[in-house]
Amino acid sequence: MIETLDDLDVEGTTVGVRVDVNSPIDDDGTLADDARLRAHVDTLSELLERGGRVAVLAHQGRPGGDDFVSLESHANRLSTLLDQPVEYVDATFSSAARKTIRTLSNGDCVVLENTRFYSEEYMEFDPERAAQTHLVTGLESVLDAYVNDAFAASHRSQPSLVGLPTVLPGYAGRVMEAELDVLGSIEETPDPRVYVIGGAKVSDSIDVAWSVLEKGLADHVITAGVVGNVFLIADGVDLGDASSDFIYDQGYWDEIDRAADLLDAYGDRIALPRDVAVDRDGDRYELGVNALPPGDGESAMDIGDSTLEYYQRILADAETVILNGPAGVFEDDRFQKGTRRLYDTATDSSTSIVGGGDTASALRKLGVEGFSHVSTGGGAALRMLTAEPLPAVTALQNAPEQPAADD
Ligand SMILES: Nc1ncnc2c1ncn2[C@@H]1O[C@H](COP(=O)(O)OP(=O)(O)O)[C@@H](O)[C@H]1O
Ligand SMILES: O=C(OP(=O)(O)O)[C@H](O)COP(=O)(O)O
Repeated sequence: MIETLDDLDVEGTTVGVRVDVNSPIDDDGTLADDARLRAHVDTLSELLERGGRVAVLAHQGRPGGDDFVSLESHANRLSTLLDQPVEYVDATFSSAARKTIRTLSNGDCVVLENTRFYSEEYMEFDPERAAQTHLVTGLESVLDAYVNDAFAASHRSQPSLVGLPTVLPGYAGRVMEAELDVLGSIEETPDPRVYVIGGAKVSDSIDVAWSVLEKGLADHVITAGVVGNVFLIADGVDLGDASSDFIYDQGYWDEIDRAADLLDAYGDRIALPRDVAVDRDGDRYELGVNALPPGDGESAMDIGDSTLEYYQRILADAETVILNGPAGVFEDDRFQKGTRRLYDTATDSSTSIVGGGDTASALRKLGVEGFSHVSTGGGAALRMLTAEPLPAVTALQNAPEQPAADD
């Protein structure tokens, strides 16, 4: 049983709130898209209005990446969204961070520095070991409670996600609560149920396909994006060197065998692209799979019209559609048609559930609206769809209780 904000005695309590605001970053190192921040406003404003003293914990990017930046611009943006001053401190658990947290008054909010600036936060630990890391031992003494609203990171066993709820009373924030409600009850959604798996997380997507086909949850699995390309190669289609090299470079070559096994076992329920779009002389050019391989250097960047018609026929009979991953390289205007049309069709189903950070940003960019639920998580949502436990959710379930006020 997970406790929520309804179970937390907030007034005067110093709460560490783990959010997921991992976002696209501009060339000048500042926040480029505030969608993930906006998602957490309900949780944070509720805690602040109820008299909590809030210390926000989050990561941004991965070590070595261009988006591995400080959370200062996130804090500035949060101040606008919450319509109140939000302090930022360039420390996460040092004495400077602890001092700032100790001086918070009821209704005050501080954003601590990017948790991944500290190497332990980019490692995976079991909860007991995570509880002994510097981040957790540093913050434990200045926090009374822990709220996890970072559903999108909850497939990670990192200290701020599994260590803090091992030593502090833990609660799900409003984002986490809504995600667990929807994604935890997929089995109760109406049949026929169709899964659309696109994007570039090939291994995770094949895991999901195995799981939902094996359990009889999926009447059909529709493939697109890099995932669709891997299935085409597994089916014996020659996609050409450019697409094959891309799959190899991303480390997904071994997935072709797994995709082939899946086709052997459940091929009648797996739909593959019938044509692909490539960049030919700067324009979008569609080729049926029988006309492949494409020309030298041409890569399959989107699904084509005949695939769209085929997939739209499958979707027309679906009562529930669960989608993750763009159908093509939506960042390029020439290759966004597959994503726009496929996702638009899915909104006609009575239940349509979408997961994925890039997917959500593609839908915003393309102006596709009307889903029953748009998850904040990509990898986390995929993992949940396989009914695998999420380590950060398990840690919340096992968290100690908040001591009574007079203890
Ligand atoms: N055919 C393709 N070739 C190369 N990249 C692709 C293709 N189709 C989709 N993508 C890329 O997949 C990425 C998003 O995939 P992914 O990270 O799995 O999505 P999400 O974050 O929603 O889970 C996008 O950057 C998009 O350009
Ligand atoms: O953006 C995230 O996940 P997503 O790309 O699956 O949506 C989370 O912040 C997790 O980040 P990570 O995959 O660097 O651990």
